[in-house]
Order: sequence, then C-alpha cells, then structure tokens
Amino acid sequence: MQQPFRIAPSILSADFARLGQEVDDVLASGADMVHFDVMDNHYVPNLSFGAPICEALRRYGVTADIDVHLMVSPVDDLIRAFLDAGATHITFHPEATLHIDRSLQLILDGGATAGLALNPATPLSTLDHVLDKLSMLLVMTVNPGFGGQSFIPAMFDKLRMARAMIDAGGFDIRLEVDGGINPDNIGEIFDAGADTFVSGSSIFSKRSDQDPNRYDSIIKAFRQPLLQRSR
Ligand SMILES: O=C(CO)[C@@H](O)[C@H](O)COP(=O)(O)O
Repeated sequence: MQQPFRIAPSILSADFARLGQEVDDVLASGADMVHFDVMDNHYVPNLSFGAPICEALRRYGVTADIDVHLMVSPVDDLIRAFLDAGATHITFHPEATLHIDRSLQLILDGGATAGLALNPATPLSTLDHVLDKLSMLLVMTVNPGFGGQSFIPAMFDKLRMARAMIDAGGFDIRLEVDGGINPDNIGEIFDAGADTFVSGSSIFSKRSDQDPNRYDSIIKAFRQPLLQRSR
C-alpha cells in the first residue's frame, strides 16, 4: 500500500561539504527519500549538481529512494546519466523536451519511475495523453531555480484540480509539491490534495551541529500536521 504522505528533503539546501552525512542524518530523522534538484543555468537561472553526486551517494551507501527533479533542457542525456547513477525516480519539465512521451518512455525503459513537473503558470492540460506513464506529478509551488522562496497561494486551486484529475481518472500518481513548504503550511497543502512534500531550506537551515539527531525535531514538525489528518 502507498504511504499516505512522504517527506522528501531537497539536498539543494544541505551542507555540500559533508553531503553523505547530511543525507544519512535526515533519513535517520524520519525523511522518506532524498530529493535532487538538478539545475543547468539554462532552463533555470541557477547551477546545482549532476549525476556524479547521485552516483557518489549510492557508492557511499544510500539505499533510500532518490527522487531526481531535472530543471534542465534538453533532458534526454541527463535522464540516461541519472538512470546509470542509480536514480529511483526522474521528473522533468514538459517545456524542456520536444518529445514528452519519448522522454518519459526513456525513463521507464531504464527501470526508474517517471514524473512531470509543472511550473506555476503551466496548465494541467499539458499532461493530457501521458498520464498513464506518470508515477508522480510535481506541482511547483514557486518558480523553479532557487530555494528559500515563498509558496504561491494560487497553487492551492491548482493542487485541488490536480487531485481531482488524478482521482477521476483512477491513476496511481503521487502529487508532489516543491517550494516554500514548511510545518506551518504543510497541513493546508495536504488538505488541497498533495501527498509528497519537498522541502529544502526549512529542513536544512534548522540543523543543530551539536546534536547527533540534528533533524529529528524539524522532520517531526513536518509530519505532525499530516499525522493528525491521516488518522
Ligand atoms: O526546486 C526548488 C527550486 O527550483 C526549490 O523549491 C527546492 O527544492 C525547495 O526549496 P525550499 O523552498 O524548500 O527552500
């Protein structure tokens, strides 16, 4: 059975100088998977990291799901690189490829699950005719490119519409949100239909370097409103 909700810390806001430890710590504190924000300074105006970091984390011993969000254009070469590097799931933006269906099939043929990410102004109709290939729909709740931005309130309606579309079609698609998610708004975002929550700055900025369980209290704060609603 699917987990009713999943917390996916974005390593974009982690301490890169000790990334393996950061990932170990956040997973030990109760995070469900690791979210990889890949930026190319072309599709988005920022540069982050590529497949060698994913491969290094697998070699280091990370066995949790690695949820890759490609903010790059074109996408196919990096899809292949992340498949080879051990990604569990790969999401890309429909505007970033000329052939959405072919890029989705490339992911599926490589043994990962596939997702599409919609920017705040990209309509849900973009997903027409490919919903059967998706395991995840990522609704961007900020404009992509940077951590630390505020959740865009108009995304509540979009989430409700996305949830209705998934449920009406009977699809097994998780509804992921990314951008400005924190313990104060996560409950309301869950109520709007999301079930998978990416967060970067609100998790990694709360670390306490003195505490060996440095992410316990912040992951608990994210889970609490969801646990109350799932009962
Ligand atoms: O992906 C992006 C931006 O493109 C970010 O939204 C991070 O993944 C989450 O950052 P916070 O908003 O949680 O700091």
